Amino acid sequence: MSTILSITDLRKSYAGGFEALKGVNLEIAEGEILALLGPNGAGKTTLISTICGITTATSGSVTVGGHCIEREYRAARAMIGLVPQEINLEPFETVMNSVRFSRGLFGKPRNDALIDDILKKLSLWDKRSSQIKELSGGMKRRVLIAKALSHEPRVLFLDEPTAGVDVELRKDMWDVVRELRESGVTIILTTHYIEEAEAMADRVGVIAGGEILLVEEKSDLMARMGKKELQVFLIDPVATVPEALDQHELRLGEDGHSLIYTYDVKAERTGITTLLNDVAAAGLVLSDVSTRQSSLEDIFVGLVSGEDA
Ligand SMILES: Nc1ncnc2c1ncn2[C@@H]1O[C@H](COP(=O)(O)OP(=O)(O)OP(=O)(O)O)[C@@H](O)[C@H]1O
Repeated sequence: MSTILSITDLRKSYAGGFEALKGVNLEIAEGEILALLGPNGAGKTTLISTICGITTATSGSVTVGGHCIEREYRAARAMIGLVPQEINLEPFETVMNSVRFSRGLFGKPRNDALIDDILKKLSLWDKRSSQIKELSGGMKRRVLIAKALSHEPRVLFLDEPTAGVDVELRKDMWDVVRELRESGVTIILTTHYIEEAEAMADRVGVIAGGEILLVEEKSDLMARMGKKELQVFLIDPVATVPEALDQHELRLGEDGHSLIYTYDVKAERTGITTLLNDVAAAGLVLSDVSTRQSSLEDIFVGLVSGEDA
């Protein structure tokens, strides 16, 4: 797949010297959905604003479809649609006019068939003549997407598309985003919701303190998530893992009161039965057992706090 967005050593210092982006490098392939996860203040909005030309970079370069966002601003910007975090719609305008107007801002000729199509795709067709103020929050968010799509961008940025949206509407939004990708639009979304990244993204990027800490295929992350830990608590502590249990690759828990076994949930044989039999055969008496799944959340929290997941 070809690269549609290329970010090289992008830095942004705000007036006063605060460095919000500290040398971001990122390549985005045409047609993918990339979810950018990061805590508050990580630099997600700054990154999007810089790519979209709302904020100017201090240094570094960004190209969209091969167009430099500084030297070929118009061509680059025309390829981008931005769905902002905040709902900034004109309350007395109708849905249809609001979307048409957005297209006009990009100097594109009127195209009613295209606008009709966008409104239908976003389930706004029935509301096309309604004023914005008559819409629910979820519908307003869809109008923001319709506006962002009105000039036929190839790359769509969604800045926290489901912040404050209830679970059902969030799932509707996920469907909308997946359908947009089917239609060939590349999507970059920022989110605080890990399940949102799990549900939609092809790749997941983690940003914190103005730096990209990881960009990985979601399926690889899911494979990591597939790990589970079984902790076997012992009545009498042991100083080391008994030799008889060597084949199980166990770790010793705190104070020698437990043995920890990591296994792959998806594996046909987890090895738990043999392990427990061998533990008993080694003369160890159990007081309890517990299991714990490492999740994308663990990986995320570990990365952001600078520890291993
Ligand atoms: N105009 C500005 N002037 C000075 N500092 C700013 C400005 N805009 C953002 N910042 C700072 O830059 C950092 C990154 O902010 P940004 O809004 O990009 O984070 P974010 O990841 O989008 O956060 P959130 O998840 O809370 O939306 C923050 O520390 C913020 O205070």
